[in-house]
Amino acid sequence: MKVLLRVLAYVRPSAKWAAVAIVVLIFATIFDLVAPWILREIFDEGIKKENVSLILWLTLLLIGVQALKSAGMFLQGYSQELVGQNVVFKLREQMYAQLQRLSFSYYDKAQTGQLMSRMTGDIDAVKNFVGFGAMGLLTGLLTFVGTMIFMLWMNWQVTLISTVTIPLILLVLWWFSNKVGPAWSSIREQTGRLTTTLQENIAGIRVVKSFATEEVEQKKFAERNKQNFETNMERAKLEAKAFPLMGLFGGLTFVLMIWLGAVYVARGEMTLGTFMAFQWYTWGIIWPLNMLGWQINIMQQAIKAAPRVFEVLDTPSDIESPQNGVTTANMKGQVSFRDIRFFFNDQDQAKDAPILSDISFEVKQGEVIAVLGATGSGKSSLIALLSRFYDTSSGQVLIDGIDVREYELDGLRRSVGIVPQETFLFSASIRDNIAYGYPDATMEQIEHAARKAQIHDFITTMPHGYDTLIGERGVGLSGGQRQRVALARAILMNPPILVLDEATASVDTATESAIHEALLEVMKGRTTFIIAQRLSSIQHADRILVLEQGSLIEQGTHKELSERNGFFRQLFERQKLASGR
Ligand SMILES: Nc1ncnc2c1ncn2[C@@H]1O[C@H](COP(=O)(O)OP(=O)(O)OP(=O)(O)O)[C@@H](O)[C@H]1O
Repeated sequence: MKVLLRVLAYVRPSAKWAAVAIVVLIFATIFDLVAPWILREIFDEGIKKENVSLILWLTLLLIGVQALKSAGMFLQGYSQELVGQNVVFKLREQMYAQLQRLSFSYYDKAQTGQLMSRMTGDIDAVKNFVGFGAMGLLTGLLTFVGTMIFMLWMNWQVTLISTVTIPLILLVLWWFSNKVGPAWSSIREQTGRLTTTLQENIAGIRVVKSFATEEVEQKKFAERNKQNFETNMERAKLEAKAFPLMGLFGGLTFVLMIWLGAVYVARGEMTLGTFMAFQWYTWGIIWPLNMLGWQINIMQQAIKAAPRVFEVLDTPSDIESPQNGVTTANMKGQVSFRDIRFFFNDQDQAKDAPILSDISFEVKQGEVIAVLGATGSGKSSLIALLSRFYDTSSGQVLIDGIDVREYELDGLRRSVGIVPQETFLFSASIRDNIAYGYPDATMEQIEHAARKAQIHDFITTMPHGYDTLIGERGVGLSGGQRQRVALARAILMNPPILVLDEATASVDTATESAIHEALLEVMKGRTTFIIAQRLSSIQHADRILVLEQGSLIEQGTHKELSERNGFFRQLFERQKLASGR
């Protein structure tokens, strides 16, 4: 119930339209109640007293009532859809904003397919209730109560006896509501899993094809599809049991009314007009109850779908911009890591080993620092702390002597230009991809950045130059080309701090040395971190930090470290041997 109240709070901004729908609905219900009464008058006053002109007038009145009702239905349909769509709009807007706000820790665990299904199917289920479902419930309730009042007023004995089956209908409804709720809960969850399977399959289709695991994937999908099918069939069985039973009891009400009414008419205790009106009114009792089955269905679906949406909306973001955060306009790029200890959110700090422990070092403005270490030693995690992708568990990261948690978050992230290991490009033109972080950049600035990243010449050979559209995730470009577009993207931002995560990993040796030349120029005056496993990537570093299992085991210049018999020296020897030099 709490969930529904929260959903209804989203109606508040379109309260005017909701009020229009309700007012029209009340009038439409009144017209529905008046129509059988007119029929009674046609019989009792018109036909019985052979008053032809009254018959004509009452018939015209019936037409008028119907016409007004139809006009009202148009207005009601429009306003209730508008209310529903406004709720969808608001929920989608809030959920999208929340997805932008949530931190890396959330996305480390979240399943894309589940999020997509919440954003689409679950929000639609909520809309169906707000628009159609809730209004239907209200119409049904008003029609039922109004009809009962009219019938009781006309002949309470016939009304009470012919509606004895109503408690049975309500019993079936109660049973149905209890059973269909859990079914909808499973269906919504399974739809999310189905979307996840689909999304992962499409995103990983190249892996699937290269391992020829199409059949395995097909089976995995078929299993989930079958689960979904079976739960839907369980739900359909519930409907198949409940709805005909309700139809039967509803039909009994009608039959009882005909029988009793006919007896009362035969005995002269009921007029023929009232009898005819009762036939019409009985539907005003049966249909709201029958429709209640569907409306409960819609409501249960919304009750199970809405918490899936609210769960995302209520997830606190563990990384927020501070109020009145320090601006980064004059950031120089002097960096300090002090006594850093770091665990990921899903780790148990009491049992698990920290990802980073006891790390302290200072970096002067403009210094080029290489972070070296075996795979999994914590290089990327260390650098992620700089942009507050994660916050330290203890210790401090400072830029220009100020804790990164005190900076305004957007500014901080724009001040750290990152060229990641795996570049994500959007399906847009190359120009837009380069200008992603700085959409107002001039063509000149974009070209300048592309030249520095050694990608300009290649771009000019493409059919539409900078306007060439690239596919999803950069399909159409090679790994090295994608990386250079990412490099241009970072250069364009002109950040005081630059992070190159194996930035030359997927380029050939000739391009690598060309990029290194370019990088020398780019790195001038900027504090640069180069995350590397290869020694060739770090030849221009002023200082090298060596990480092992999350600890800083060595640091010094290339020369200093070569002279020590540590990890660096071993790596140096090994790579020298491997390159045959
Ligand atoms: N979200 C996470 N939750 C828990 N542990 C994680 C998470 N992400 C990474 N790790 C672990 O943290 C450790 C450090 O990972 P990190 O990516 O920083 O290493 P790296 O040195 O950059 O490796 P590589 O050179 O292979 O990129 C690894 O052991 C990894 O398994």
